[in-house]
This record gives sequence, structure tokens and C-alpha cells, in this order.
Amino acid sequence: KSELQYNYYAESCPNAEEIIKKGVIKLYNTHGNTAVSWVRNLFHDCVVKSCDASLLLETVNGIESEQASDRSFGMRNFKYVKTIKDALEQECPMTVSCADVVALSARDGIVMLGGPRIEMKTGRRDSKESYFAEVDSLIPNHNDSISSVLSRFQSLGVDVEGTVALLGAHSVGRVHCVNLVHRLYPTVDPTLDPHYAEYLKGRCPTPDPDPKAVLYARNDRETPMILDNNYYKNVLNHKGLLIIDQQLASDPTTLPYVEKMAADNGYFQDQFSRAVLLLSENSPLTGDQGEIRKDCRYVNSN
Ligand code: HEM
Ligand SMILES: [Ca+2]
Ligand SMILES: [Ca+2]
Repeated sequence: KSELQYNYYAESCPNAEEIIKKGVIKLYNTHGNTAVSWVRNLFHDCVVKSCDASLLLETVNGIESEQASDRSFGMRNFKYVKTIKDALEQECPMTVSCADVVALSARDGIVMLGGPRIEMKTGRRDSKESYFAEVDSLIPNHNDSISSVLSRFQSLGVDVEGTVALLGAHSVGRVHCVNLVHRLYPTVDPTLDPHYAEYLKGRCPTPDPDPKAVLYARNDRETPMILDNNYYKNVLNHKGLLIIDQQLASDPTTLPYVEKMAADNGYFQDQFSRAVLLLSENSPLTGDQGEIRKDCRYVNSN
């Protein structure tokens, strides 16, 4: 039985992990938010079936891209995955999977954002299909109930503590106004700090933003590009942006972890590392399953 292993490419492409890391650093230095995207990519790919790069497939030849789902709203920087994969193809053609690029770029992106360094196994293979039709049922919505989100993650082997830690990814990046305005208009959600709500109204001045307009608020106003425990302080201070964020502080099963993470960044990092690993190892394709895609956007043509 084939399984993921540490340094899977030791023989076939010894520099693979280094090439990915260098690519992530270089991209971060020119487009800092690529690192944020790699973290969200891990979530959206691994939760849909497995970390198999199904997320990266574009709409073409009967394939409907998972990126076209409403749940993928706001996702960006996919074109820079190609920058990383092209560097790998130059060194060792058809050897390193796009799925491992998703996993390792997230790992290295987390480090660039000041988060923990996570040891990850490799050897994932790429799907030959997109699971567009299943995205809505597999990826939670921003206003889902906490109990449904907890059971969703539970089914992936991530416990309550791990789920609370994973949502700490919302310590970086942004939320578009379309995902926010229902908490501001016509009346302000009472679970939102009123001063913060005023600030958010400044970011999102109308109740019906054009979905194509790039109107957004940063997830964490204090440290928007640092993957730290400030998210939990925000949530405790009623400054969580999404309903799912704010619910972490009102639900008695999650609140104790929120308080502990708000008080201790080291504890947050340990739990975040543990949960990211679990996500990254969600039912991978290994051995002769799937394929190694040449271009992460398309299945191989043979
Ligand atoms: C219940 C689970 C979750 C829900 C409902 C959710 C929902 C969302 C929504 C609605 C956005 C804003 C999109 C936009 O308007 O541009 C967002 C952003 C983001 N999410 Fe989540 N999310 C969840 C869990 C996670 C997890 C587990 C991770 C990673 C470990 C993650 C990472 C991110 C990141 C990094 C961003 C910022 C993206 C950017 O700025 O480009 N999310 N999420
Ligand atoms: Ca997937
Ligand atoms: Ca932060």
C-alpha cells in the first residue's frame, strides 16, 4: 500500500522542496498576498475529496472548474501556481505533482506570514477530474452554523480544537463586501462591535455592492499579513468579520479554545500545525492513482 512519506522526491527530484520554497519566497516578495492565497488553496483543495489539485483545473473540454463555484469567491493568484510548477518542470519534468505544490506552497506561505513551520509528507498525486458539483456541499458557507461546520471538519478527522485553530487562517487576507454587508445593513448585527461596524461601513458603503467591484475589508485590521492569534482577540472583541468567525466566541464548545488561543500564540501555532497536517493528508491519491499533471490547469492529454 502506498502512502505519503517524508521527502518523497529525494531520488526523483531532490531539489523539489527547495524549488517550491524559493518560488514561494520570490512571489511573496513581489506579490505578498500570494502567500495568503496558498493557505486558502490548501483548504479549498483538500476539503474537496482530497489534496489532489482538483481545485487548480480550469473550465475546458467538459470540465467545470471548482474555481467557478460561489464558494471560491475572491480566490486569486492561481496564475502564479504556474510560475512554481514551471520551475519544477524545468528541473524534473512530469515528476512533482500539482497536489504537492498545493500542500508545500501552503506550508511555505504560512512561514512567510509568520506562522509555524510544518513538516509535511509528499507523494500526493493529481486528480483527473474536477468536483465542481460537490464544492457547495463540502466547503462551508460564511453564514453556516457552527455545529454544521464542526461536523464537517469532524468528518475529515479534525476535532473542535483543530477546527478553531484552522479558522485562525482568517488572521490574514480579506473579505469582500458581498460577504459582509448583511451584517451591516439594514441594521448592524448586534454581535458586531458598533465602532467596528462604522469602520466596516466605511469600507463597504452600500448594502448591495457590485460583486465585480473589488470592495473589501481586511480580515484583521491590526496584523493583516501576519498569521497570528490576533484573530482570536478580534473575535473576543466582537470584531470577527464573518458570521462563522463571530460564532466561535458565542458557542460554548469553541469559546474555551478561542480564549486559550487568544492568550497564547504558541498554543495557537501548535494546534494550527496539527490541523493543517490533518487537512493536508485528507485521503490523498497515491501509488498509481491519478496522475502527475504537466500543467496544473489541465489534465494530461496523453
Ligand atoms: C467554516 C470554514 C470557513 C469558511 C465559511 C470560510 C469562508 C471564507 C470567506 C467567505 C472568505 C472571504 C472571501 C472573499 O470575500 O474574498 C474567506 C477568506 C479566507 N479564508 Fe476562509 N473560510 C473557512 C475556513 C478557512 C480555512 C480552514 C482556511 C485555511 C486554513 C481559510 C483560509 C482563508 C484565507 C487565507 C482567506 C483570505 C483570502 C484572501 O485574502 O485572498 N478559511 N474564507
Ligand atoms: Ca481536491
Ligand atoms: Ca493577523
